[in-house]
Amino acid sequence: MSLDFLKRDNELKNHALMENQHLGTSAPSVIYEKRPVLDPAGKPVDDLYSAWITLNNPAQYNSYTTEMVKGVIEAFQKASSDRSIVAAVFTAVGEKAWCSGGNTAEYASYYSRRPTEYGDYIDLFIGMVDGILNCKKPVICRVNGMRVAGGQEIGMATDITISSDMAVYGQAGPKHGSAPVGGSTDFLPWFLSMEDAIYNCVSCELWSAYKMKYKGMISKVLPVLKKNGEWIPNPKVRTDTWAEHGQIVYGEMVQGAALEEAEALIAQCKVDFELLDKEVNALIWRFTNLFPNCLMNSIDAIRGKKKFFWDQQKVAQRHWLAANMNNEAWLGFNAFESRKLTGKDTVDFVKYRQLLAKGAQIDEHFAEQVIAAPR
Ligand SMILES: CC(C)(COP(=O)(O)OP(=O)(O)OC[C@H]1O[C@@H](n2cnc3c(N)ncnc32)[C@H](O)[C@@H]1OP(=O)(O)O)[C@@H](O)C(=O)NCCC(=O)NCCSC(=O)C1=CCCCC1=O
Repeated sequence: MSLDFLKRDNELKNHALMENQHLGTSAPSVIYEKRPVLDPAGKPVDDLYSAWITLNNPAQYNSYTTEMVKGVIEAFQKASSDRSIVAAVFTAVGEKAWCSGGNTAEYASYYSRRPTEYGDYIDLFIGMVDGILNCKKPVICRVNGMRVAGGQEIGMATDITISSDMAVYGQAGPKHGSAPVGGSTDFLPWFLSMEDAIYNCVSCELWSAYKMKYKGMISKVLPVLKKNGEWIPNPKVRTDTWAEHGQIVYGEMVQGAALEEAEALIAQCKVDFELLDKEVNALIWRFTNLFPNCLMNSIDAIRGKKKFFWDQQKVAQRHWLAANMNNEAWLGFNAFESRKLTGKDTVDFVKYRQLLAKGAQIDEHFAEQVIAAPR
């Protein structure tokens, strides 16, 4: 039986919400590019692309400004709704940082003591994490440098991480005035053991990519340093042996004279992301050769476990984060941002606790006592 009598509309619809409203090319911005899928011989495949979403604020370690948060939301919606995109690659400009979280300059000078404004900002931040978790393309985190604080939160919202071996991972909030409740407290216990999740979350220690690989948080670690044409594993990290004196040393940072030697060696090397990009392209090619709907349903089914705790917590935490802008965030981010004037990048924690122990009122006088004065 012919179905010719059923009306069909065959004009393709555009499901993108925005047309490059929050995207750009000059820093600070989020860059959006479509790059052809490459076959294993490196030949571009017709009509199929990956979406490269690049945080572009290298001078501030690719921290995201308010406008950049909007850019990430726009970029992931665009990648999600573009039928020619196979996968999204979330990366950043430069070789130092992938992302160091929220922009502390904005936090200190604008959002502190404006909790309602920060609440509106966190609504956008939540939109950014949800945008990554809801993208209907696999999201690869191509980590070109440190992934810290809110950077770690949005990084863990992605599906698979491929990392430079110069990258380090961790949190900064408890030191500078925030709690990593923009995803890390929800995601870390899935990636690490509960013990490691808590330790990594609150210690503000930065762990090497090699350590995070063996802990199971990331998929691949590739060297990026090249000396005289030879690849050199990050010399700041122990990769020569697994254990010494009964302790695991693999993935730990070298110290003292060994650190000085490592820094001297790094100064003689060039940074080259060739191996990192080969791995990213190989992963995109693997995705290309899978059924797209089976692939996305599999990924979404696993994402659901990450979303479970994130969705339960995000609204309540939005209100706490907003209120905290009148409190520890006000003190901590201002201490960090004035460090060049004062010589100290954190509050005086002992004094802070002593004042709390006396039941002191949090006011300007309190702040004067815990934030170092300009030298
Ligand atoms: C550990 C650091 C990320 C890196 O330390 P180091 O390697 O010693 O480099 P620095 O000299 O400190 O930094 C180089 C320059 O980059 C600027 N920078 C770094 N991070 C930021 C940032 N997040 N915002 C703005 N600018 C940044 C730094 O000022 C230097 O500039 P200069 O002009 O002096 O060359 C260390 O930098 C660090 O700890 N940074 C702060 C990290 C942080 O606190 N991030 C925010 C945490 S809170 C957050 O992200 C949240 C997200 C949403 C939910 C709630 C929330 O709290």
